[in-house]
Amino acid sequence: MKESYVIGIDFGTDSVRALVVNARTGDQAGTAVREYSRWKEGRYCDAASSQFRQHPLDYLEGLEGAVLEALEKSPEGVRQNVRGISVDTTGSTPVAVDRNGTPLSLLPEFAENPNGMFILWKDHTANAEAEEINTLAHGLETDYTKYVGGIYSSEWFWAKILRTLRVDEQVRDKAFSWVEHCDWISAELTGNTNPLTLKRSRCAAGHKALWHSDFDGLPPNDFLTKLDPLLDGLRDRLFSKTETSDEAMGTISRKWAEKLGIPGDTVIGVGAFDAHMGAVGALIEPYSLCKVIGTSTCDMLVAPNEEVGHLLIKGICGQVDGSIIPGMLGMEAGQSAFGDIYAWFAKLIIEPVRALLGEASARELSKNLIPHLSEQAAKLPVTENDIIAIDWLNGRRTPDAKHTLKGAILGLNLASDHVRIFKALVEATAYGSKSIVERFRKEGVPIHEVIAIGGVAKKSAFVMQTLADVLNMPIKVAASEQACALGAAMFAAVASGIYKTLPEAQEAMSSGFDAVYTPRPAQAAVYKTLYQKYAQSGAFIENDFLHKVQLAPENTLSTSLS
Ligand SMILES: Nc1ncnc2c1ncn2[C@@H]1O[C@H](COP(=O)(O)OP(=O)(O)O)[C@@H](O)[C@H]1O
Ligand SMILES: O=C(CO)[C@@H](O)[C@@H](O)COP(=O)(O)O
Repeated sequence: MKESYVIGIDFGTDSVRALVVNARTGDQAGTAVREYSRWKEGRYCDAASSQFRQHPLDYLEGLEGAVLEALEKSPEGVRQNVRGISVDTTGSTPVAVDRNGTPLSLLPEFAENPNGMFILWKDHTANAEAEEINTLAHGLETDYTKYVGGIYSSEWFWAKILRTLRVDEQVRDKAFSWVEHCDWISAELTGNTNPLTLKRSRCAAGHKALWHSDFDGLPPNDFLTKLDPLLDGLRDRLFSKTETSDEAMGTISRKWAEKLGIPGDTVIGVGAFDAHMGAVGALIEPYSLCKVIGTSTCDMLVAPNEEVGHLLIKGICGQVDGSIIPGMLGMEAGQSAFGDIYAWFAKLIIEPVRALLGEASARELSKNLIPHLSEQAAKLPVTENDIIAIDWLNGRRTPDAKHTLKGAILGLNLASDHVRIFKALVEATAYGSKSIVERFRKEGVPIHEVIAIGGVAKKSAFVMQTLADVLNMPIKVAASEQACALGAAMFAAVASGIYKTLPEAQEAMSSGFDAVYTPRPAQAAVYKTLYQKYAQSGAFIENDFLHKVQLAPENTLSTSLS
């Protein structure tokens, strides 16, 4: 029997991965990764002002390179039998496009303009605009933020659009519409990028653009113009319908079929975000929390609409019908920094070495540093007087998004060495995860088990054991190194008609789990107390330190804490 193949393409923050999979068995035929070259050089970004932009050419070159290499590595006969491709990307990562759906930075006059590029999920330049959206929405009879946890974030669609239209007149004049990365890449592969007719992802629209069937789509023009007259009329140039990712976006264009050397009838699926497709690749089930643990975390949950659809879950990143598994309510939460906090601490140690001992020593150190710190930290006892750290080094995504918050390390003395501080930072990331679990439970959504995917889940037994102890729940780690791309491949198999439903594709193509971390009762008991200290310290940082101390004029300091 002739085998059929599908390709899952996962656009992460730093690189794009392509995975060619046998649709019957789920076996990997070939895989390849391409980094984004302009992004790697730090172009169009300014960390100090939280500006993170990506050039569409990074995506197009990465897509072509990764898919061609993955196909080259696949056995003979695979290329001719590719039936479907689906794509996942980061988000909200929108771009301003012209009437043809061309990102402005692909036009010569905008080629070097960061405002005509994709505004990456972690770009926080629109904090003020997010605040304005919240203030307006909360004062209205219909609160348009009610399905996204009640708080709109600067990481999302409308805040980014508003900010860009305000600061860049040239982009304002030329931008006909706006498109999410996952929609644009999928549309580009079909050759129809017309912003008025390309299919839009339910996942992206529901979690980040305030789309909901109760609102008849996006928030009304009246709301948008109240926010800023600059938004007047844009709703009509966006979309009112959305599609789940088991649907087809279209058929591959001749240009891309020839470029990639695959059949001209290859079906392109509707795209979605990386974490959502990753959860599918990791076999998410109702009430299992799937944590995608890497630079940041995305925490995904599904449940039957009839059981939780009536709830409005406060402080999360949205509840959207069909955003993960079609027909179920998909819920998203997350932490704005997780592995990034370990990377930050490692950098503190490595940079002076680079300056004093040179590049070679720094490189050697950076290869071994996090594993070394983890090995040493694992030997330390867990006690009730341990250092407490707060994980908001990149602000807080969930519960209750607030990207202006800062991290902290509390309770240092002269014995607080690098290993103890590293342990406290790992514990802080685990406490941040626990606060998400607690929020879901408090809002009436039970969590029965935890599934982990992503770089940290695969690389660090120390982090995963700490997380299991802090959550006091077992954690299963998915076997696939590329759960997001595998999830995309599963969607491609359904969109192209190989399977009728997503669960059928999941059953056939899953690669299962390869590790389970079980909580250790003694450590879990101490972490219960330490978590209370984390919660109290967090409240102090948020309410007292940041508002009354850091932002207070010097002469009011003595009275402001009273
Ligand atoms: N041995 C390790 N233990 C814990 N964290 C690690 C280790 N090695 C790398 N990391 C962290 O993993 C993160 C990257 O995760 P990964 O999933 O590969 O990337 P991304 O989130 O960009 O998809 C970095 O923030 C890094 O600090
Ligand atoms: O926020 C989302 C999805 O909603 C992610 O795309 C974003 O966290 C990107 O994470 P990674 O870089 O893939 O770890």
